Amino acid sequence: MSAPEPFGARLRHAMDERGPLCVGIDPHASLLSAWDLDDDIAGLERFTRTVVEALAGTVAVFKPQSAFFERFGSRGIAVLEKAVAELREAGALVVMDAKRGDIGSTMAAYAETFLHKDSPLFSDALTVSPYLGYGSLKPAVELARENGAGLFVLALTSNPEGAEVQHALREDGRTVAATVLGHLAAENAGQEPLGSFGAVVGATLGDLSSYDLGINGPLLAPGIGAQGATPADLPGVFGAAVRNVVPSVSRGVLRYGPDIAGLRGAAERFADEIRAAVGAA
Ligand SMILES: O=c1ccn([C@@H]2O[C@H](COP(=O)(O)O)[C@@H](O)[C@H]2O)c(=O)[nH]1
Repeated sequence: MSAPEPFGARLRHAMDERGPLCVGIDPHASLLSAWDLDDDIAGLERFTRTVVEALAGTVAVFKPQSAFFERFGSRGIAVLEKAVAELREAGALVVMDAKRGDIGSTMAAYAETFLHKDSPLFSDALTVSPYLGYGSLKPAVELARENGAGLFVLALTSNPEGAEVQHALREDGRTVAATVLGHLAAENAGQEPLGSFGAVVGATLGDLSSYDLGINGPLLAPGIGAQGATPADLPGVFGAAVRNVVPSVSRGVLRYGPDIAGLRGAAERFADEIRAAVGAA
């Protein structure tokens, strides 16, 4: 059997075809209410189905936020599984935002859940936390490679609280975040057209020129929309790495539902603004 096409190559192709926008699927209780839906499993199901119907055929990447599905227990997970399958069938890539991280032996089980092709929750990529030590992610790196999947490792998160950990200086004078980025650059060395091991780097962070974002892998950039960043900020934050950025918007798009045309219009506006900003960079 031939090896699956690596996530990085599939992502580059999807970005070329559909543009780099990632739409987050975050069924907040407040959004369910704004969509006139109950905060229950039927509301969750309807919300998710509407997003899939509106956007699965045109947006390159979706990032379901697992927490909003997990809070409904096994029935919420079933809604998530169905959405992942439908999004992938429609040709979109799915980055599961579950931010898993644990000691290696437990990390292996998380990896089996999201990165093994036979798992019902198999996703094209998974967000993971390196804060139990980058080496603890090894089982996920290995299983992702075997299954043509990828990882997005939390490096410089969009929230202001992240700095106390991520900007901390190690004994060698490097920051913790720079060390994470260095590990990712090593994973992606020599991979063409793009490595499969990306970093999460918030679009909210301003000038990051003191960091080497040239990891030859994708940079998932949350923070656009509700957290205050805009597509026009991207070149200033990411510099030369901007062409590898996957800008992610959740509430900034979702607040235009449940109207299908409203959701499509919002996604198109963000996609146009991103194209203008990145194309001009
Ligand atoms: O650094 C990070 C990492 C992940 N997130 C997640 O992205 C979305 C952001 O939602 P918005 O509605 O577009 O603000 C959410 O799922 C976060 O958990 C992040 O914001 N920052």
